[in-house]
Amino acid sequence: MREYDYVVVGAGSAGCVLAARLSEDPAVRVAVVESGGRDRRPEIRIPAAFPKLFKTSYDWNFRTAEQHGLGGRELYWPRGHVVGGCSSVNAMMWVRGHRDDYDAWGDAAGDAWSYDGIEPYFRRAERWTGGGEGRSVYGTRGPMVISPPRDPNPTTAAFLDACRHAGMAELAELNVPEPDGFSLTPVNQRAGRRWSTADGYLKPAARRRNLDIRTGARVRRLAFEGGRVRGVVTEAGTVLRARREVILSAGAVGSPHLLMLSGIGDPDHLREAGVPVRAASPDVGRHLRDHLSTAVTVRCPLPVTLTGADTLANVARFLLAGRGPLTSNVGEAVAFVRSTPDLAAPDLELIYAPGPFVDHGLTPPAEHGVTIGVILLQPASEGRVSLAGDRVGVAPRIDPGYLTDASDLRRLVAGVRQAEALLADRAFAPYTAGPMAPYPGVVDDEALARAVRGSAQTLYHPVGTCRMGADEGSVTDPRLRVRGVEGLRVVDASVMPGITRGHTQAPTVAVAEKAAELIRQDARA
Ligand SMILES: Cc1cc2nc3c(=O)[nH]c(=O)nc-3n(C[C@H](O)[C@H](O)[C@H](O)COP(=O)(O)OP(=O)(O)OC[C@H]3O[C@@H](n4cnc5c(N)ncnc54)[C@H](O)[C@@H]3O)c2cc1C
Repeated sequence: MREYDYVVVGAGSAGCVLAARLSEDPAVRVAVVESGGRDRRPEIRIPAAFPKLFKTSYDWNFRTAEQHGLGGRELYWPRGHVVGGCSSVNAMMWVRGHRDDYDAWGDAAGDAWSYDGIEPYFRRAERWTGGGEGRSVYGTRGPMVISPPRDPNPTTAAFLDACRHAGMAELAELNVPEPDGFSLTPVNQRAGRRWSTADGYLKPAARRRNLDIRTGARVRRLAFEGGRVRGVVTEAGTVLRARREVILSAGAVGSPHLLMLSGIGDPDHLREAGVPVRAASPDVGRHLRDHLSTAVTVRCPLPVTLTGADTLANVARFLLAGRGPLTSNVGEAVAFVRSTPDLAAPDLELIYAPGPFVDHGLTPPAEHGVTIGVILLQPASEGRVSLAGDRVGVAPRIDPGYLTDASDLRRLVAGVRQAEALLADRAFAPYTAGPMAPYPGVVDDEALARAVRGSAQTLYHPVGTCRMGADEGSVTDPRLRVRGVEGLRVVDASVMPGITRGHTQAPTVAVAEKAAELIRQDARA
């Protein structure tokens, strides 16, 4: 048995932050336990190569339950299974979201989680390397290097021009408090290479003698003494004891899974799955929200897109200078728009990809093409993560409930119309030809709705399954302590009480920065 002050489960986006911040105090012993291995593969560093990590040992390779709103399809759901977690496999878009998202968190969990409460933690995490308005928006001395894209594709300028012609506001900086308009995407990259939370936080801390980084170790369950969590047990049977706390940072799937396997969840559901109940917390696994995305993809008659960009010359350019198309994170520019003009804030995002991004990029495209992904930022539909067995080796049932609320499909269709209008703009004239499957081209609303149901995919942003709140029904309290037991917190994307109008990596890092401070305060009290 090994003994620490804190045991952090999962070295993902949040876990790397916590391991590094908590071990800053040399008097505190910290272990971080990660099921995946080290982040060695070169595709992790090469931004445009991230889809090559899908369905490898670096991916949990989940599938959803049949989605009735999507014609009964089961969706592929990648999650990072490696040091850095999803931050080692994601698309590197650093997009904080909108003030209203965090003010809603403030309503759920107290003012400290409102926009003004959390904004300093973004800055603490960030090291902006660009110029311009970014200097006033971002932090400049944090661990997470954030940059403008190095070498945007020529067709990306056409997207920006088309947005301009449509009368959208041009944002000098995307991460202003109320983003409403279009911009290039800020990315977590350093000199053109991915910069994960493992790079920014964990590796600089790895030499500390009070930090134990254990990879290839999957946690099976929590260990208890009475009502207090005392540690974790790995699949190999190793017990890691925590004198102060265990912190679950296993992500929006892994954290509720481990809570339920340890007897914390909906009592009826736990009994059905054969797990003895320790603490009744019916919301564990519930309120799952994700961003659903539908792709509007058209052929490009000019050979200028990312198709076939992995030539030897481009690999050399990337390796020698950190330049060229392989530095592309694929989602090079975005526009925040509204499905109906009366809305107070944008509810849709249009992501521009200078390539045919179809089927998660798993099959390399044979032709040149460009994509506008239409993302539903504020889904009304919600779903659930639940047990499919009583062992950690059995993946949980993931049912995101996509498009179970009719308003969601209507709004996605409205977004596709806006994407079609942009692609029809004169700026795109040299770069666009006919539609590429599964996008059917301009068809009536009914046929378009069918196409969306038949092809929409996750944008990989699940949250909410261990939601924090001031109400007794929430899974964690506003200090992220799990209700019903002692000595346990959850700190990752699962605690978000609502999904952001942005992407989920930056908010997860900010949550973890804030949590590290809460944990230190509580240790002193
Ligand atoms: C393909 C993809 C693209 C994305 N693109 C973007 C993007 O461009 N911008 C953006 O903002 N967000 C993006 N996201 C989402 C974003 O990366 C995640 O929201 C964020 O990283 C979640 O952080 P987390 O700490 O909650 O979980 P994770 O980063 O998933 O970390 C959880 C960690 O826990 C480990 N773990 C799980 N269970 C166990 C266990 N039982 N024992 C031990 N370890 C365990 C996992 O292996 C993992 O390392 C993307 C995600 C994916 C998958």
